Amino acid sequence: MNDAKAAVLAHGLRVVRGGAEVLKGLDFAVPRGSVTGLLGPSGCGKTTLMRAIVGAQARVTGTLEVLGRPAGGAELRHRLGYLTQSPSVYLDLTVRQNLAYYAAVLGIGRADRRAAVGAVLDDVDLGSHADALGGTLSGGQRARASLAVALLGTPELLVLDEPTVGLDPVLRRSLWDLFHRLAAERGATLLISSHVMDEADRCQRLMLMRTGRVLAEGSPAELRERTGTDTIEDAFLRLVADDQRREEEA
Ligand SMILES: Nc1ncnc2c1ncn2[C@@H]1O[C@H](COP(=O)(O)OP(=O)(O)OP(=O)(O)O)[C@@H](O)[C@H]1O
Repeated sequence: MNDAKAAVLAHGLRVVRGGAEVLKGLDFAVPRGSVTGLLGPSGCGKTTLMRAIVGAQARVTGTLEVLGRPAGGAELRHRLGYLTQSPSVYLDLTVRQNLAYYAAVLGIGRADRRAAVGAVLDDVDLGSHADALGGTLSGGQRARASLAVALLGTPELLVLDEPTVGLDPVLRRSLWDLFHRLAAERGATLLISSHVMDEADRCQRLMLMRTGRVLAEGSPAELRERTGTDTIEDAFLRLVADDQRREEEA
């Protein structure tokens, strides 16, 4: 894939945290306009990789390009949306006030702010709770309010760290529908982490990680075919077993 087609491009990407190398020389590309899933067990480095992509991670070496620019550049701030694992809403402000605050931080002009806030409230279907205080929201509502913050300013790249964790199946389905609409209708690129393998089939592409490395990349169908398995969970287990065998032989 050439650079223009990749929303994220990494060569030899390494990150050291707490004295240990937690990303160990990653090479990968995330195609523009795709819904790409980042899957792997707890502690394999998904959050660290996402933090590196949005420019929030120290001690990153190697090449990491985001939307054709070096990761972390100030000019990327308005082109990225990042949802962290912990909800980012202020509990003593209403949902609408939270969004208006973040819209102001993003530099969305006063005249456009109301429309921008209304649009993301619609996206996450939270209009009915727009005037509720953050502290009175349910866990799922708070997660959607955080997602609405990440959607402000119609970012070209959305980096979403476990956006559906703890949500009921109906809500999960509607968020996955939203993610696909954002890619199909707005051309956005979505990189979405999960350790729930049953969400893998909702992605157009997958990156499977293990212990700071990318084990495999491809569509769910390609990965099942490559490993001769019927499910992504089995494909992942096969890839892990092959990887362990290679480690033992080395
Ligand atoms: N602040 C930190 N200081 C030192 N090491 C850290 C820090 N945060 C994470 N790590 C280590 O970096 C490695 C990767 O962690 P990371 O949070 O990126 O994994 P993850 O795949 O996102 O896990 P999870 O699915 O549980 O969120 C882990 O071994 C973890 O212990």
